[in-house]
Amino acid sequence: MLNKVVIVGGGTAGWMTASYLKAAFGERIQITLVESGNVGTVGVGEATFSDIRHFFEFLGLKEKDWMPACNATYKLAVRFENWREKDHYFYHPFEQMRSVNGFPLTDWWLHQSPTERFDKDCFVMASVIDAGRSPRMLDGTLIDQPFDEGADEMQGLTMSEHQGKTQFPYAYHFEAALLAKYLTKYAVDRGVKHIVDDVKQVNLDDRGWISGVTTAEHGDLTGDVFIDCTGFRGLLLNKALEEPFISYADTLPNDSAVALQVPMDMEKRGIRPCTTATAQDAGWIWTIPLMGRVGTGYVYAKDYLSPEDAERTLREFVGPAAADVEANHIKMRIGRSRNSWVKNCVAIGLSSGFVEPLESTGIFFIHHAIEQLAKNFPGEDWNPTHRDLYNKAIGNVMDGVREFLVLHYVAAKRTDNQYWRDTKTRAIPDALAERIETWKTQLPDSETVFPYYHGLPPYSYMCILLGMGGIDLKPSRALALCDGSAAEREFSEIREKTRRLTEVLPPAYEYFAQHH
Ligand SMILES: Cc1cc2nc3c(=O)[nH]c(=O)nc-3n(C[C@H](O)[C@H](O)[C@H](O)COP(=O)(O)OP(=O)(O)OC[C@H]3O[C@@H](n4cnc5c(N)ncnc54)[C@H](O)[C@@H]3O)c2cc1C
Ligand SMILES: N[C@@H](Cc1c[nH]c2cc(Cl)ccc12)C(=O)O
Repeated sequence: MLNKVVIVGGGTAGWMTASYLKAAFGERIQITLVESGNVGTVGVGEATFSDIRHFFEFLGLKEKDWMPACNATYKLAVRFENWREKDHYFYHPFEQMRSVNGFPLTDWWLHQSPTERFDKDCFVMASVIDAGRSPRMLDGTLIDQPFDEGADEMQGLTMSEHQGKTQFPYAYHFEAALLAKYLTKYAVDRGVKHIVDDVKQVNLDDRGWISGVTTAEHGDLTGDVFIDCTGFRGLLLNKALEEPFISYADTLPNDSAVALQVPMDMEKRGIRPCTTATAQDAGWIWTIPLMGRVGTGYVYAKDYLSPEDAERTLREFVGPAAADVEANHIKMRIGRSRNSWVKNCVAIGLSSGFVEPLESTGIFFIHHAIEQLAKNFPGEDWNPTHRDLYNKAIGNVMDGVREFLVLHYVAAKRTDNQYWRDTKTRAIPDALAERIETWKTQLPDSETVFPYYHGLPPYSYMCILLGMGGIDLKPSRALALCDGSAAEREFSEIREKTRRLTEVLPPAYEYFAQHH
C-alpha cells in the first residue's frame, strides 16, 4: 500500500493538507511534514470562500474551536469600491440568487430597476453589511437560514457536489499564521511527524521519480508520495521535476503586492463584515478586518507602479495607525503549473498556481486540491487515470477563476488613466470574449459561464457585470411579455426582510467580543 507521504512546506497549504489527509485516512497513512526555519511563509492570505466550512467540518472542528484562536471574523461579501467611478461601491455577497417565474431576480432588476442599487434590491445582505451586522444573533443562531453548523443537509459533501444546491451566507477572515499554528497542533496531535529543517536537495530515481529529499540536519526523508507546498518556489514540481509554469501575465498583469498588518482597536473602529477591494491607480487595495488588527495590501502591476510608490499609497490609505508597521513586499507568480501532479509529486498551494487575490481564491484552490487528492489518492499501480482526473480538475478550476477575474477588469467602467484604459484593450481569453457578448443580452447562467467547476456560480458573474458598470446589459426580451407583479412582490419582501434584519442583528464587533 502507498501510505508514506512527505509534505515539504509548512504554510497554509502544507498544514491544511496534512490535517485533511490525517482526518481522511487516520492511522492508515504516515505523514511527515518538513518546513524550513529559515524560509518564511508568504505571510498573507486572510479571506476565504464560504465553502471552507466544509474543510473545518471534515476535520470535526466547530467555529468556537478555531475562530477565537485565529482572531477570525465573518465575511459576508467582497465590497468593490471605486471600480466604476469614484465613491461608487457594490457588494458581491454570499447569498443565493432568487428567481421569479424562471428568471433571476437580477434580470427583473434590469427590467424594472426599482432603485439604482442592484445589490440592495436583489440581496438582503448588502444592507446588513452596510449596517455592520453579524449574520448571527448573540446567542449564536443564524438568522433566517434553512441550515446551520451541524444541522446542514449539505454536510459531508465536497465543494463541487455542494455548488448550486444552497449558498451559505458567509465566509471567514482569519490570521493566516494563527491558522497554520492551530492546524500544526491538530495534525501533530493526530500523528503527523513535524520536522523543522531545510530541504537542500530533491533526489530522483532512475525513472525520474522522487525517491526522497535531503535535509540539512535530519538526513534523507523517503516516501511514496511527495507533496510540494513550498510556495512560489515550486521546489519539487517546478525545480526538481522541471514541470513548466504557464503564466497568466498576458491577461492578468498585476504581479506584485505590498502588505501591512495594522493593529487596531476594533471596538472603536467597529467591524465591517466583508472584505473591501478599493480600486487604485495601478491595481487595488484589500482591507480585511480581524479581531485586533486590519490586514491590508496594495496589489499592483510593476509595469505601472514602483514598489516604493505602492507602499507610499498604501500608507496614505491606511493613515497613522500603520506608521510603525513594517511592509511586506511580495512578488507574485501568476498562473499555474502545466500539471500539478507529475510522477509521484503533487503540488498544492502557491507551488501549484495562483491568481491575484481579488476574490480570495488562494485558500479555495488549496481546499479544492486537497479534496481532489483525497478522492484520487493513488494506489500501488499508480493508475494514471487518477493523476489525469486530478490534473484536469486543477487546471479547470484555475482557468475558470482566471476568466472570472479578467471579467472584473474588462467590466470596470474606469478608464481614467493608462492602467485602466489598458484593461479595455488587453487580450482576454477567447472564450470569455464570446461569453461577454452573450451576457449582454442574456445574463450568465450555468450554460454560458466557464463550463467546468471553478467555485463561482453564475450569480457571482451577474454581480460583477451589474456592479462594475462598464458593459451595457439588457434584460431578457421575454420579460416585457411577462406579468411583473411577482417580481415586484419579491423586491418588496427583500426590503421588508432587510429592515427587520438590520434591526435585530447585533453589530459584528459585539458578536465577536462575546464569542472570542
Ligand atoms: C498578496 C497575496 C494576498 C493573498 N490573499 C489571499 C486571501 O485573501 N485569501 C486566500 O485565500 N489566499 C490569499 N493568498 C494566497 C495565500 O496566501 C496562499 O494560498 C497560502 O498562504 C498558501 O501558501 P503556501 O502554503 O502555498 O506557501 P507559503 O506560505 O509560501 O509556504 C511555503 C512553505 O514552504 C517552506 N519551504 C520553502 N522552501 C523550503 C525548503 N527548501 N525546505 C523546507 N521548507 C521550505 C517554507 O518554510 C514555508 O513553510 C494571497 C497571496 C498573496 C501573495
Ligand atoms: N462557492 C463560493 C461561491 C461564492 C458565492 N458567493 C461568493 C462571494 C464571494 Cl466574495 C466569493 C465567492 C462566492 C462560496 O460559496 O464561497
